[in-house]
Amino acid sequence: MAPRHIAILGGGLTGLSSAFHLSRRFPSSTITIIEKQKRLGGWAANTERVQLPGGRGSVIIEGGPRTLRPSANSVLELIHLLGLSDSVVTTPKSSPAAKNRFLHVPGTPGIYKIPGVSLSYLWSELRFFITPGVSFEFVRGWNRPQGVLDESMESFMTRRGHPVTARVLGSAMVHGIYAADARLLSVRAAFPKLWELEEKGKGRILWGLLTRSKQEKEAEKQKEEEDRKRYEMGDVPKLVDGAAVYSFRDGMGTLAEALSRSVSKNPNIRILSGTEVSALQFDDENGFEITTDKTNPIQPSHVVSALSLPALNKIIPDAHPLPYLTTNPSSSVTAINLVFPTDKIYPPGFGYLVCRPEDDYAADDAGILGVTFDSTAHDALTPGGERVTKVTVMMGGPHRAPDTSLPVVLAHLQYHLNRRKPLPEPLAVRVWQHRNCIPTPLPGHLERMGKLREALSEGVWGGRLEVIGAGVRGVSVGDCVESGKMVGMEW
Ligand SMILES: C=Cc1c2[nH]c(c1C)Cc1[nH]c(c(CCC(=O)O)c1C)Cc1[nH]c(c(C)c1CCC(=O)O)Cc1[nH]c(c(C)c1C=C)C2
Repeated sequence: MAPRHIAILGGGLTGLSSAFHLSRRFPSSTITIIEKQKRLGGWAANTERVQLPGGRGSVIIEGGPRTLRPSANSVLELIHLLGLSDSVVTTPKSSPAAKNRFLHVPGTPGIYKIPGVSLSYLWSELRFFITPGVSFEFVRGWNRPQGVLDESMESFMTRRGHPVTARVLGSAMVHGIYAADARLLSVRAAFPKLWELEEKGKGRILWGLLTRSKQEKEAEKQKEEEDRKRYEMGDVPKLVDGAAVYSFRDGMGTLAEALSRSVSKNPNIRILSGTEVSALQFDDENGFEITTDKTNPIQPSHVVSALSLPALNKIIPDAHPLPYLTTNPSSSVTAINLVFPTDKIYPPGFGYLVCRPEDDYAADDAGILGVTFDSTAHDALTPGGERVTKVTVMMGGPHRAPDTSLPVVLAHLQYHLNRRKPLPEPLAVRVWQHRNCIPTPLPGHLERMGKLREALSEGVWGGRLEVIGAGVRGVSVGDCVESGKMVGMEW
């Protein structure tokens, strides 16, 4: 039987995706979205058009996620169902924005191109950091200690390869995705393919990757094709064929805005934005009762929590605790968009990542984790045809007190980009503070989430509360949309 009334706690991308898909699956159910902020969409809606001085017109800037991966079927499905195909802009795999990724090693001026998966690393400027890792990975056999079910990314890369490769490459990769410390992040939760490849290659990841048999590749392809059948994607996959990543002409906010518009128009969905949940109670007689700061108590039959796990922990009753809601830390990121009145500030490429300093995040690198070269993929032209350059400086994460003052950030950019002359005065600066925006799954996360699921399916909760979102599964836009699609499958 369809649920009578579903309450969705949190109106970010995960909550919106849940409302969209649940309303399709249960067209007769009432759905209420409760969101603390006035605006829906969370940080996936952080796109802005900024006006440039001197009659130069305006450019789009992004404060949150900026690109999507073609492999995320759940997002392609939304693009199809929301009619967004015409706004899609792709970055081809062959373009510099996809191929050229750089690394800055604190203490050394400049940035170095990260070689692709080929022997080209042998003559790369980064070979001193990469070669030990690759060589040891090849010669070491099975060395996973017995009984180890998970470990940190740093420990995994050190065990398989070499500490220097782990510190330089592993830490940078983790900065670029989780804005976190690779010594804390669970390898199985964050990079499950690495863990699996080690098992397939009987110890050797690269061996496992290189020696995949024709049957294995064929089986993988078949599984992907089978999986695709779960999604209504129309011709959207063709649009993104051959793309490394894609976005929308008016930025990533397009997706969250279209989703908010769609759910707002649905007469069965009630949106309570600017409303904070203070308690989620449960008793056998009346079922759920949600207390908010603005409305009368709400009594849904089913609840989806798309809140962060610590936020959920604050509202559930002491009498019915749920395990592991406060185990994982999360990272805060400051994103600074800068628009410069000139081109050729950086080489063509995606941008660069900064690895962990040797002295453990104490180095005076201002707390920069990486910088994206936002104009590479799509030239930033003002309406007057003048070329401007957009960059985004990502700061914070394990750097506890990043120095976000403009002169300090510009001085560091100048050093990273190895420029003799200072950078020109930016035409526009926009600073976004994202507090606790990306959870860091600690080793053992998958087992703990299994136990949380068990607890939710038993006792008073009895499967009527589902907990989803970045704190439970993956942190990408695709993962958030997918978790909304899959919620309430047992209802
Ligand atoms: C705004 C800061 C964010 C940082 N990480 C994420 C955000 C939103 C989340 C994230 N970033 C990437 C992934 C991987 C999967 C994916 O959906 O692409 C996730 C979940 C990779 C990535 N990191 C950066 C970009 C532009 C991308 C997109 C994909 C690509 O082109 O490879 C840049 C970047 N993000 C962060 C930092 C510190 C950083 C540095 C350059 C933190």
